[in-house]
Amino acid sequence: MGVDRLDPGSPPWEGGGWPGHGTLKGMTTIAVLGAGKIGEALLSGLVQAGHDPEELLFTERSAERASELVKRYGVVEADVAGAATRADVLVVAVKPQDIEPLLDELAPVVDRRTLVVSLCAGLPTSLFERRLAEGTPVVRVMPNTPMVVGAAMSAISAGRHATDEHLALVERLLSSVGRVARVPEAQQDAVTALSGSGPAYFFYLVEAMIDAGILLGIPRALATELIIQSAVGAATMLAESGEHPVTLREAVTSPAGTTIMAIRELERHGVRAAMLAAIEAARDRSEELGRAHQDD
Ligand SMILES: NC(=O)C1=CN([C@@H]2O[C@H](COP(=O)(O)OP(=O)(O)OC[C@H]3O[C@@H](n4cnc5c(N)ncnc54)[C@H](O)[C@@H]3O)[C@@H](O)[C@H]2O)C=CC1
Ligand SMILES: O=C(O)[C@@H]1CCC=N1
Repeated sequence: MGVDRLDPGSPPWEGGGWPGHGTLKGMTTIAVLGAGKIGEALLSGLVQAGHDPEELLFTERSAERASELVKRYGVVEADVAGAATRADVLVVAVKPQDIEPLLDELAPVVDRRTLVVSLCAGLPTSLFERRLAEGTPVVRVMPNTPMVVGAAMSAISAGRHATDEHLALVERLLSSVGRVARVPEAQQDAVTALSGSGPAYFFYLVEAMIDAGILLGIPRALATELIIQSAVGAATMLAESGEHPVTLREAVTSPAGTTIMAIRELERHGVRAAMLAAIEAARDRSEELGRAHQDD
């Protein structure tokens, strides 16, 4: 099974690869297969990081969405065969439930010279290895949507045929749109529940806190400003102070003050237990999404 590349030269993980953060321009061609929310986040993050949009391909089932993306970022629409022919890296970004027809399309056109990167929750690298040409390198990634502002948290794991060079390439690519951690694939379902879904928990919390402002009679616009800036400030302190969250929370919590009254209510309503149960449920769902493709 072969793929005729337009440029049959060495793939970017051989002979030096990418020079690193912020210097992506012109280095390699990436194709995002399925340009929905996370696919767009990656494309837009890479464009903002300086990647040449003409070296960013995508496939998309919805024609309307495809023309929007071309207009917005100057990236290039392709079909699966065209993407596999031109790109060094194929990034799979369809819903796990939509993976089967895409694998059918990819199987005849992908070979071991193309690095396949899956962003799909739950799907193990073994699924891609089983369905694509023998020896195809696969890297599983769990990113998150703050990629659009260059603040993603991505966790990456190598499949059976992915080398350290493949991992390094993916790491450099994703470092241009946020932070990257290498994790054993066995931890990916838990990571998905923590940082993949994580931004949603913070948005949910912010939404609830704005509602509390409304309850207390604060106009919505002001409540929104107060809470978003508090979230940004707290996140910056967490990221920059090096302090444990408990220490930072204790510094806000005065004896017999206002904060401890709120904390007592959070404990009474089981918010910590709810968070543990919620993240466990997300982990279980990620495992379940993977199991659905175990025996095909
Ligand atoms: N949204 C998020 O925060 C995150 C999503 N993910 C993963 O990313 C993947 C995509 O998720 P979203 O972007 O949220 O979903 P989405 O539904 O927004 O995007 C998927 C896109 O793929 C397109 N599509 C489906 N089948 C296709 C095919 N065969 N060829 C071309 N295009 C096709 C759809 O039209 C859609 O635009 C999922 O596997 C999800 O688990 C991972 C981390 C975070
Ligand atoms: O909800 C989901 O399934 C995807 C995976 C991680 C974040 N969103």
